[in-house]
Amino acid sequence: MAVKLGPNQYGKAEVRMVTVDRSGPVHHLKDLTVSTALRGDLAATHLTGDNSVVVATDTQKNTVYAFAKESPVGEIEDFALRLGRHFVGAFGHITGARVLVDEHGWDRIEVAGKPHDHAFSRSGDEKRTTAVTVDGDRAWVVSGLRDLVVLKSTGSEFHGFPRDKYTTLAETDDRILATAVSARWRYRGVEDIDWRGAFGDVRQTLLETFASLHSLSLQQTLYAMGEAVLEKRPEVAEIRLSLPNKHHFLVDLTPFGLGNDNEVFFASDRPYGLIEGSVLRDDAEDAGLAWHTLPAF
Ligand SMILES: O=c1[nH]c(=O)c2[nH]c(=O)[nH]c2[nH]1
Repeated sequence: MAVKLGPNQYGKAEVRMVTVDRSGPVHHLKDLTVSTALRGDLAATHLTGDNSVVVATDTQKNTVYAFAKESPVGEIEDFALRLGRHFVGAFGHITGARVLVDEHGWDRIEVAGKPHDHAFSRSGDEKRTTAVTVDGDRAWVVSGLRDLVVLKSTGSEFHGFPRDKYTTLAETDDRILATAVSARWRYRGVEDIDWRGAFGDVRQTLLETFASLHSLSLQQTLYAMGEAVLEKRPEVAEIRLSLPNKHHFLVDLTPFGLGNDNEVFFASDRPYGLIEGSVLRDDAEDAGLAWHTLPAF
């Protein structure tokens, strides 16, 4: 039987790290989950157990913590680029790195109407994300967000779909539309980008488009959200969206002699429709390794 080693990578997944900037009386938190994965000439360890070029995943984890102490973490994209370039630059057999960073938000607690210096409350489930791929001296940045939960209580229709003997769904010209937005967008280049500004603007554009578009399908909403981001931010080459359709079914109140004019719903958690798609520029340049080492969402 002839077999061979295929593509592989290895690293430390989900390093949890919280940093506190204590340079003044007002503290600043960063709460990150960092995953590193290295690629290169790693046949020996797989085939014979020779670990002479295996940068231990424990070392990778330690590097994450040490880098956070050695200079300020800053924007997650910059931190991930620093880590990825370090691993590729420092070890001859390591030719590529993928660094994923999720940032968990904290809000300052307000006390008597004033934001507290060092007490915080979790902002919710939403995460800001980045995925940096380094290959030799090239790098790609794909940033995004996950679990941005949104709902509109009208301004959404769904009808005109084919009917066969298995179709029971009623057509509707007024329904709740709700989803948990996961989005990743790929930047053209990695130099001189205002990561924070771009993130805030993309997020706001996604929200505004979801709210303003009168939706005939979640697919139409997905495309409009992606298109609006590309119109707004020239440094974004492509955006991929994953939108679970969080169904809200009208409860039948007729057994109780009651009508239901889109007021009482059953919020179903599964199964859910899952609408996914990419919106990209006609002239989007080669995406290189930007996407293919990434988990789907
Ligand atoms: O916006 C929607 N798109 C669909 O493809 C679909 N399918 C479905 O059952 N409901 C919906 N809603």
